[in-house]
Amino acid sequence: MDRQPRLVTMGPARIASLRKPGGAHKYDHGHAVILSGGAGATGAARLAARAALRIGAGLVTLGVPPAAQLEVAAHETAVMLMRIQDAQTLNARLEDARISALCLGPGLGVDRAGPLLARALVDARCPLVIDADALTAIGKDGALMAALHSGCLLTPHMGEFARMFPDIEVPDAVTPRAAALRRAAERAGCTILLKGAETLIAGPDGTCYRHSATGDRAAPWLATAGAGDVLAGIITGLIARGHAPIDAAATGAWLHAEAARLFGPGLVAEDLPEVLPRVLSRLGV
Ligand SMILES: NC(=O)C1=CN([C@@H]2O[C@H](COP(=O)(O)OP(=O)(O)OC[C@H]3O[C@@H](n4cnc5c(N)ncnc54)[C@H](O)[C@@H]3O)[C@@H](O)[C@H]2O)[C@@H](O)CC1
Ligand SMILES: Nc1ncnc2c1ncn2[C@@H]1O[C@H](COP(=O)(O)OP(=O)(O)O)[C@@H](O)[C@H]1O
Repeated sequence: MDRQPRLVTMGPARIASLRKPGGAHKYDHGHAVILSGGAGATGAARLAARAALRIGAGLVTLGVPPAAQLEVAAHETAVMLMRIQDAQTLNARLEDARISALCLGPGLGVDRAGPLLARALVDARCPLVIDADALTAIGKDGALMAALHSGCLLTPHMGEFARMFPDIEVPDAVTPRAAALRRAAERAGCTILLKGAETLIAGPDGTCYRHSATGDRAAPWLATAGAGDVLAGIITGLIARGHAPIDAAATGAWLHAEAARLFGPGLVAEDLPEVLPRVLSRLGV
């Protein structure tokens, strides 16, 4: 196997994968569900939901605890809501086979994330995008790590990675960093996207991609609160549309950085979903 990670580029096949064929209806483009934190902590999941909708998921639903329902409803219009109080309610909701991607972690709170993730790992029939507090929960609970499977995609920043894999050192240089990430993905049995200006993505089979937001593709304004929540939403939306987790991760990393570059200085996280339509139209999607 080639030990150098493949550079993510936006070629014709990737662009074609973003088009919506005429004649399809919303369920043909998938249903993404994103679990929200409680009252006062719904922003991260709302950012992810907006991004999933903008990237073309046919339906996006936020799973909210009842106490946060009004807060979320006051902000969202096209995004739908469902009450998800706890792991038991999640279990019942996941019986809907039309749910095609589930995202857990942004703003969820580590205590809420643990039991919800444990349930989703067993009951969800769709791929899982596991981010933020759900990653921290994995770092605290070996049983969650052991329950990860090939339908999972982990999207840690460096701090979250270190919590999950404290014994795996992450070197600065890309090639040894890719080797470290491959070891982690093999151990976890799932795909991992390690965020940063150099984003690396490794599958459990050793496949590895690199997305560079450096040089003439630098996107320094992505270093802003909530940018990672938006990335999780873009990737969840793409998976909901039918992209394989590793392809969704690679395409999502490219689109996320491109949106930041197109917006430019002054970017805040909520700008990213709103600039996606321009990114898509410039690609000819
Ligand atoms: N608008 C919102 O509602 C936002 C909510 N957020 C949520 O806030 C919660 C905490 O997320 P955070 O990522 O801030 O905190 P974490 O709980 O992951 O901890 C942050 C700590 O991790 C360490 N760290 C090491 N490398 C890092 C890196 N590359 N990036 C960031 N931290 C690194 C730092 O020491 C830092 O103090 C999550 O649920 C997240 O989704 C944030 O995403 C910010 C925006
Ligand atoms: N200097 C940078 N250049 C390019 N991309 C960056 C830079 N800093 C952060 N990013 C990107 O922004 C996102 C930040 O995500 P994360 O650290 O999870 O923040 P948050 O938890 O606030 O959403 C990641 O996708 C990361 O790759």
